[in-house]
Amino acid sequence: MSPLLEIAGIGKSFGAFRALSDISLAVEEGETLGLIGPNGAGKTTLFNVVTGFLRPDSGAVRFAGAPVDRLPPEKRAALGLVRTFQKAMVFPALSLRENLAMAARQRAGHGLRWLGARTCHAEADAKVERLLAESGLPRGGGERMADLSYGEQRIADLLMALALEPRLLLLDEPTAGLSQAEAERLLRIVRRHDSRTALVLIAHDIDIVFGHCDRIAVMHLGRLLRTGTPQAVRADAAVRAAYLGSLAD
Ligand SMILES: Nc1ncnc2c1ncn2[C@@H]1O[C@H](COP(=O)(O)OP(=O)(O)OP(=O)(O)O)[C@@H](O)[C@H]1O
Repeated sequence: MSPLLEIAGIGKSFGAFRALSDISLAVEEGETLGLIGPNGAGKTTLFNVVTGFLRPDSGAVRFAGAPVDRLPPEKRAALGLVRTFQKAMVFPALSLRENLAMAARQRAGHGLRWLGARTCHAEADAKVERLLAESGLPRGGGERMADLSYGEQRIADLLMALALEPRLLLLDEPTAGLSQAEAERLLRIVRRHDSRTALVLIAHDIDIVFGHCDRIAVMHLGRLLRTGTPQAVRADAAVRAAYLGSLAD
């Protein structure tokens, strides 16, 4: 069976600056892949290419066995290729529950239109209840988005993305600014929600990445330096020189 996501030979320049060079990478259903590397290595740029926010100069992206290069971000999201929900689509004055309901109904509209609006809404609302229960957030999602604490806000971002039923979820530093316990709780929510969802995680927190990822891809200066198991990557001399250094000890 082909991988869920296949990235082949991606290149991207900004003017004379080469941000991505010949990146090829595959992600399997259900796996958690960590994407690490120094600041400016090209991690977010790669996310932008995969999700359709940036057009690459070369290379191709396939998702679930089909090319997605010509699809805009919203069409890729409708297929299940989802990144952390865009802030612009969140309504701060509404509650988390209301925001989630809108995202879930939008998703149900894509997938279940033939069932009619009432059935779509009932399914979407049931999904919201399940997400809120899994999140363990206090006050049941009734609080305004704008009033959530920083840690709750990060969980809310994640729930908004999960409401879109991703087959592959791309998370760009979802644990930044969280304590170790909060970060682990956040990752557990994804796995509890659906163990088949593939996850690509950009994080600078080495403990989180090495503790939770099945494989790790290391980027450096716009190139993919290594991809392998946490043990193999940790032991790799080139990775240690470029990024990990004494952090990995
Ligand atoms: N729109 C853009 N125009 C010009 N240069 C850009 C643009 N987007 C990114 N870059 C440059 O491309 C390089 C890679 O940036 P990117 O944000 O992908 O790195 P990163 O690995 O995600 O870094 P960080 O860990 O700091 O988030 C950086 O040098 C950045 O300044």
